[in-house]
Amino acid sequence: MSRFIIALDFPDPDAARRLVARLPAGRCRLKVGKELFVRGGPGLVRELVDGGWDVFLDLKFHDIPNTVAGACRAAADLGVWMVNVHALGGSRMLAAAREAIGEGAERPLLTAVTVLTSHDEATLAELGLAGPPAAAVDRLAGLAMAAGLDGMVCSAQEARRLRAAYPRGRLVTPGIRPAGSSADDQRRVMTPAAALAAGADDLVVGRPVTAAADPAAALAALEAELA
Ligand SMILES: O=C(O)c1cc(=O)[nH]c(=O)n1[C@@H]1O[C@H](COP(=O)(O)O)[C@@H](O)[C@H]1O
Repeated sequence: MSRFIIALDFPDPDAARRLVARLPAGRCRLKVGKELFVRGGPGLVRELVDGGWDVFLDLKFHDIPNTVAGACRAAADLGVWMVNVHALGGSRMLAAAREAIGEGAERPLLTAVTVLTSHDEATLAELGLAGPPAAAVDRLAGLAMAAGLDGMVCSAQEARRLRAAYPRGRLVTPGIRPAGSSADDQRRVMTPAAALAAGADDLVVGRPVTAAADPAAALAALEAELA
């Protein structure tokens, strides 16, 4: 299966459907995030799952343990391939999420966002998280893995260290950019080849594919960077 997860960050479900129709099945997975979920709802997620797509439901749950557990159960009922929470919710919330996902063979993978790729040291300091992002990432990854989660959402810049510390943790890395392209609002970015070399499992790509005139060609160009 492909390493690429295409982020469907669209304000309009029909625009997302049009993009999906132009993507080659089997060469990528799909990510439904907050914007599209609030617009398109669980019906759209079910539609994509029923269409045979592996869907990463990226709602980054972060609330009290009971509420997050209920949300994770609801995500599992949708048949998604992966769902995520914020590790900043803490160890009790992470354990509740993991328990809610269950043990079935068809259960979704559960990953935890460590430190968003849009943060840098200055914006973390504003939150009272002093020090380099890597230190916060390590702490939060430790909580996620101790709670039995499948892996982490992290910047590819942190993948090498996390791969060494957690050989079996799945590393999902957004902030992937083709060589020489714009970082947009991301701060901690990497090319697909560098991310894989660092140990990433899944490469989340949004605008470089979704905003391209020819999304399938943009995906093919990313694949070619890995060849
Ligand atoms: O959980 C995520 O997917 C995520 C975590 C993170 O730290 N940074 C991050 O960019 N993302 C998501 O990854 C996607 C990146 O999109 P592009 O910047 O357009 O490639 C967006 O849908 C973000 O919501």
